[in-house]
Amino acid sequence: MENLVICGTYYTSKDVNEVEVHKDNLICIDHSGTISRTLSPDDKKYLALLNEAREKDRLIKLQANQYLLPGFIDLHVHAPQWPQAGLALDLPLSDWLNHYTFPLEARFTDKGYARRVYHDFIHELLSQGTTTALMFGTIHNDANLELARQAVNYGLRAFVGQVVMDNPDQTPTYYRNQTSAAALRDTEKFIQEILELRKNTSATVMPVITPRFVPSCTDKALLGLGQLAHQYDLPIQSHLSESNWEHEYAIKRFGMHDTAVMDRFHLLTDKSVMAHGTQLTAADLTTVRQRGTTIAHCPLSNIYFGNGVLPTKKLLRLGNRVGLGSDISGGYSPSLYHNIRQAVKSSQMLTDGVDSSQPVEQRGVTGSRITMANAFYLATVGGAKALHLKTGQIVPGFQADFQIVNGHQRLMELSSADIFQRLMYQTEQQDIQSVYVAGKRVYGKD
Ligand SMILES: O=c1[nH]c(=O)c2nc[nH]c2[nH]1
Repeated sequence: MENLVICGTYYTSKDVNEVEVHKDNLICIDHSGTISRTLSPDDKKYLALLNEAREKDRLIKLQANQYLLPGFIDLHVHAPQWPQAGLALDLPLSDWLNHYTFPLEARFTDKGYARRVYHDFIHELLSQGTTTALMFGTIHNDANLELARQAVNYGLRAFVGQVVMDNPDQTPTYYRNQTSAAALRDTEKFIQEILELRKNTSATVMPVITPRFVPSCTDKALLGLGQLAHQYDLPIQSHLSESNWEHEYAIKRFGMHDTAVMDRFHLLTDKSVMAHGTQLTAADLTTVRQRGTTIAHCPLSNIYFGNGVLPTKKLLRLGNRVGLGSDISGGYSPSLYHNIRQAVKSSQMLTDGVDSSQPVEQRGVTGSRITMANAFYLATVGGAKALHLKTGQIVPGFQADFQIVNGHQRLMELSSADIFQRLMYQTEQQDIQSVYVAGKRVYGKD
């Protein structure tokens, strides 16, 4: 039995290279928030179903310039950094962390501040068409619970991590776990609190094991977090091979790349999402691929801190799993549309190279360009696969996580393929009409 029927044109990835368009279809959603079926206008039951939904007031009919897209999945975002989005991005990573980010995150001992920031941020994510987010919190248990509660209240699918950073050499006294044992104890307490929250609500919120990155964690913490991830069968998130400085740090401390370090502590699994990866070598990529770990490509942030462009096309060709992350606030924008565009632009710059004083044939990395279809796949299917969710595509059996977007007409007839390109290149927050998670409206303009 249908709870909701949407009548309109939708785009969804068929595979990594191809986006399908379905014109004027009926998308039927059942009471559990799952897409039960889709009907094209030549289906015999189309008209009867359309009329019935209209009569029972269960119909949403899109206007001629409106399109239905899957909700986006942000695979890497620091929720507490929302207040500083767009600040200090001209600093190197370690200065940005020490002078801006750590002092801001330390403020989240204040639960009231956490509530204000997270209330605003969750609403912001939904208004940008993001329906699922894999988020870092801070080291503070209460504030992280507040983040989870705000996500539940607003209806965002949320994966929330209690950050661990206990290495006195790489963290300030005012913002660090006092001991490794305390960090692990707090993480386990957070896991249990979120599992309890899940029991009492229908919401999808998951705890995530979150070592900040190799420099900020002791061996003891990394080992304990690997054990907790396995004990509770949980997702893991961190940063991996994200900059020259961080890459060199791991080599100096461990005599190996951070990929090998994470692997040694059992932190690379098929439920792990590692952000950035701009410095990953061929051997690192093999390890990451063999473990089934996903790389969260953060193209805006990588421009500032990455010291290189992630060779996304190569990863896809090799069979590495890849999704897309805004990396608020290493990236300045919470919009995955902006990150989709930057992913395409960065791949073009990698292909051509950027230093015109070099001979043309030596400047770039041939064959690195990704298409808009590739980038859309990362923001939808890539994210869903990383988190083992049946969402990110508009197909029967999948969760009804959608965005309805107002397209721009420009006094010219466009093909369906062109309309898709324009939607990807020109959609801004104000063009997103409404957003649904599991068939429930969680954001809307009217
Ligand atoms: O972009 C980033 N943002 C962060 O908060 C962070 N912490 C470690 N490494 C990081 N990179």
